[in-house]
Amino acid sequence: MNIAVIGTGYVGLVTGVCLAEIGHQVTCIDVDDKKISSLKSGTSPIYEDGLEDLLIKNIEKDTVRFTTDYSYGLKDKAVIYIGVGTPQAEDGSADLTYINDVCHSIARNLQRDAIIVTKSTVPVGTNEHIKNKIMENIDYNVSIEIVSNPEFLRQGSAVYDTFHGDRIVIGSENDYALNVIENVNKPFGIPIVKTDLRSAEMIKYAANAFLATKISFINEIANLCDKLDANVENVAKGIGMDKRIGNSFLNAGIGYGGSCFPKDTNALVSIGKNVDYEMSILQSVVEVNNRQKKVIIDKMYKRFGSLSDISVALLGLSFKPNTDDMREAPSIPLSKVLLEKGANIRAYDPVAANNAKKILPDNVFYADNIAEAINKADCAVILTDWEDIKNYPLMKFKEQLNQPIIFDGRNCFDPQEVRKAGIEYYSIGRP
Ligand SMILES: NC(=O)c1ccc[n+]([C@@H]2O[C@H](COP(=O)([O-])OP(=O)(O)OC[C@H]3O[C@@H](n4cnc5c(N)ncnc54)[C@H](O)[C@@H]3O)[C@@H](O)[C@H]2O)c1
Ligand SMILES: O=c1ccn([C@@H]2O[C@H](COP(=O)(O)OP(=O)(O)O[C@H]3O[C@H](CO)[C@@H](O)[C@H](O)[C@H]3O)[C@@H](O)[C@H]2O)c(=O)[nH]1
Repeated sequence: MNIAVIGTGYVGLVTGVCLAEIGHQVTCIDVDDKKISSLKSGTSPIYEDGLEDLLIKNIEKDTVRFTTDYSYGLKDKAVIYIGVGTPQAEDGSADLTYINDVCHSIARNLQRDAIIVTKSTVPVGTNEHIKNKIMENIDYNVSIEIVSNPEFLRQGSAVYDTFHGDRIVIGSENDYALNVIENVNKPFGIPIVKTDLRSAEMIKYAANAFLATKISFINEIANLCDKLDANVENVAKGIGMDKRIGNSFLNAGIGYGGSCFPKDTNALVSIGKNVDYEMSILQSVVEVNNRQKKVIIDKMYKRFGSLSDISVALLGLSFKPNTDDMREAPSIPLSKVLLEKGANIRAYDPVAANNAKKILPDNVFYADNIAEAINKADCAVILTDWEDIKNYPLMKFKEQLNQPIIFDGRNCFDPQEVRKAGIEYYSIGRP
């Protein structure tokens, strides 16, 4: 099928390349010139395992193309995916500016009947708004149908998730459109849930809100474990074996970050407010997560008394491992507080350092490797559970740190082993 994908970020690019891989003819459209020229030359602007290989393979087969030109991109396309960003507005709601821009561009350039498929995460009712917005700006006689197809991929394993997801959700009020999009997705071999438009939109927010709730819940239990000398890992194992609870998303730490959970939880609270409904649980989830980012600082204060002139090796800057994405990464507020309190920062990240340089304060020193970061630092603070950080030999931490102290915001090590290696160790919710 001839498909256009609008937006070549984490979602749009992965969607476009994977749809090409399963046999569709895809043209990806973006307004960012730089991204499009990089993509045309087979270079992925984002770090995602396996993505660049699939990109090059499909460019060579001419099954995926890239353009900034909407009229070329939409030409002869029966299906048009929207994957542009829906960031958080100042009041916490989802900002639909990019979606509205896309509606205008589609209306100006659409030349045939088409099915519009929204991958972007959008508040309930937005797909109806998209349809109206396109139709009210369109000049000639074409008809469109709308399908909501929320995306559930995780950054860092986006390609894997696209081929091995638990379900594909498609919602529409039009059976013909639902069937077309079901067929487009069939080659992925993933169970397809067909539903109505508004429920599909709600499924996305409810899924992210539920996962964020699990994280904030286990973080509260971890904080309590800290006060009562219980071990949150043992607790998570004990409760997770109950199939009704499940053992995933129960890793305690310094809280969730990223491009989705923070903004989507706030957006759902805002969606509730708009219809006079207070999302009490979710408000607490957000509050607990904001508080959780300070837990490591509290532990550092308790240990050092003052952070003035302390040299801190900050290990891991991205919001999670296997991505270069810095959006809502806990390293952002943490580095600000550390510098405000007079500490020096020696930062290391295997992939996200270049992106971090654009966001973190100027006076952060960036090390090329872990050894350089911890060399002569007064403590190491682990913020992202990258494999190379988890596998760094404890003896080297002991030898290379000025003072052998680790504050572990991701519970990467076994406390007993670390202490056996002669290192003072503070983690989250574990004695
Ligand atoms: N990142 C994720 O893991 C993820 C997962 C599931 C769902 N989502 C949702 O998917 C959507 C996209 O997220 P993302 O992380 O891929 O965003 P992103 O910021 O990485 O990418 C958005 C892209 O859209 C482009 N764009 C903006 N305006 C445009 C326009 N008018 N025409 C064409 N292109 C335009 C931008 O240049 C950018 O390349 C959001 O709604 C997000 O909530 C994201
Ligand atoms: O037990 C856990 C699991 C995750 N996290 C943190 O939670 C955040 C999000 O992690 P993850 O869900 O793995 O990454 P994302 O790429 O943000 O993916 C989420 O957000 C996407 C965007 O909506 C959805 O598509 C995915 O299904 C959903 O998992 C990260 O900061 C993790 O460190 C924890 O603290 N503890």
